[in-house]
Amino acid sequence: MLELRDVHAHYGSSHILQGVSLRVGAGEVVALLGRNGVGKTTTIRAITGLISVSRGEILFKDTPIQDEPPYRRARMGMGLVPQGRGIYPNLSVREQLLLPPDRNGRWSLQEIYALFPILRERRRHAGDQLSGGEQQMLAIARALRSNPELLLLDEPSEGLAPMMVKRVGEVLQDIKRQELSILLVEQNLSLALSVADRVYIMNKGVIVHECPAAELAQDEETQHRLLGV
Ligand SMILES: Nc1ncnc2c1ncn2[C@@H]1O[C@H](COP(=O)(O)OP(=O)(O)OP(=O)(O)O)[C@@H](O)[C@H]1O
Repeated sequence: MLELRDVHAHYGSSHILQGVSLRVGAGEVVALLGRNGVGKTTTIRAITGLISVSRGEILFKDTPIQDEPPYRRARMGMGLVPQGRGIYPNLSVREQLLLPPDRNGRWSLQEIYALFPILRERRRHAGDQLSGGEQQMLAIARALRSNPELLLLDEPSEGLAPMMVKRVGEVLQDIKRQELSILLVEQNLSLALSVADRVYIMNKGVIVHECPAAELAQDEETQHRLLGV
């Protein structure tokens, strides 16, 4: 579904991604882990086209996309749940769910409300009237509305109370059952390990470790050395 081959990216003169290679298979859930500032968000930005790639290749469904603008990548079937959620404060929940272009209609409003009953209840509330957890549900629901084949999530648990982190985990499990491919950037290791099939760990702009999620769950030495857990 997605493959990065030796991807490099810069912010000005700072060489942030220094040769990232990773794969997400069809229907696979992959977590991208690593300490603060190692380049996880920059990797997501490179995949979605929000930062340009200075070297290397990004393939989406076997097509090189590194020169495509972000909107075209979205139309090809990439959905993004951005860090910080990106909720519009003044639009209602329903309005925000109607914004994305319909790609073949798999995730109708009815389907979305069935998966997120709280959004049906809150459908007339403005974005800034929602709790952090409700905003996160809306960010995930909005990304699903464009019927992505690959869903990219950048720290969906950030700033949420433990109850809501658990709920995000349940929602990701539900989405996983729909056979979507998912790339999940997460600081919360137990959330990541509860949904991911496979994990990559980044350090200083490169991937330094790759293994099945179940293996990392048992490997306290690697957790400590590369994630500081
Ligand atoms: N707009 C920017 N301009 C310059 N440097 C940036 C910019 N955004 C991020 N950086 C730097 O790039 C590096 C990687 O940042 P990135 O946000 O990708 O890390 P991260 O692994 O996602 O960490 P976090 O979880 O803290 O967001 C950091 O050193 C950061 O300071």
